[in-house]
Amino acid sequence: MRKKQSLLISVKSAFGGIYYCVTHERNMKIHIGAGLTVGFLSWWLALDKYEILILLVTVEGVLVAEMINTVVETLVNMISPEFHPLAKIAKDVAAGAVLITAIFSLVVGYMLFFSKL
Ligand SMILES: Nc1ncnc2c1ncn2[C@@H]1O[C@H](COP(=O)(O)OP(=O)(O)OP(=O)(O)O)[C@@H](O)[C@H]1O
Repeated sequence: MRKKQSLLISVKSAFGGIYYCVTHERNMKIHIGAGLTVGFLSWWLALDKYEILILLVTVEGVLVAEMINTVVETLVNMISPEFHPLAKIAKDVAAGAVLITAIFSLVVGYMLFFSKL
């Protein structure tokens, strides 16, 4: 069994995982771009603390869903590089999870920003 790594190495590996997603996943770049735009709009429209809190949780949900989607895609590609109906279900469900968070984030954005623009 491998020796347990130090906390510092674990945190470094975790940042490496985030860096991988940001540099390799097109959708992650889109989500981050949308998150930065939302951050700018929040500052520009002077949203209150609770509105910003809702936006932070929403953006975080989309980013985490995208990262879990990347985990599923990577594992499926490793385990089942050839077409398999179960591999398709795994990838489609993971992509569906991201889609749900993206749709809800649009609703949240609409509710918070529309009346102020
Ligand atoms: N091994 C496989 N077996 C069956 N279907 C697959 C397999 N790999 C991919 N697919 C199908 O192709 C679709 C796209 O898969 P792909 O791995 O290209 O994801 P992707 O386009 O990179 O996704 P994303 O845009 O989220 O990064 C999947 O949603 C799934 O329906």
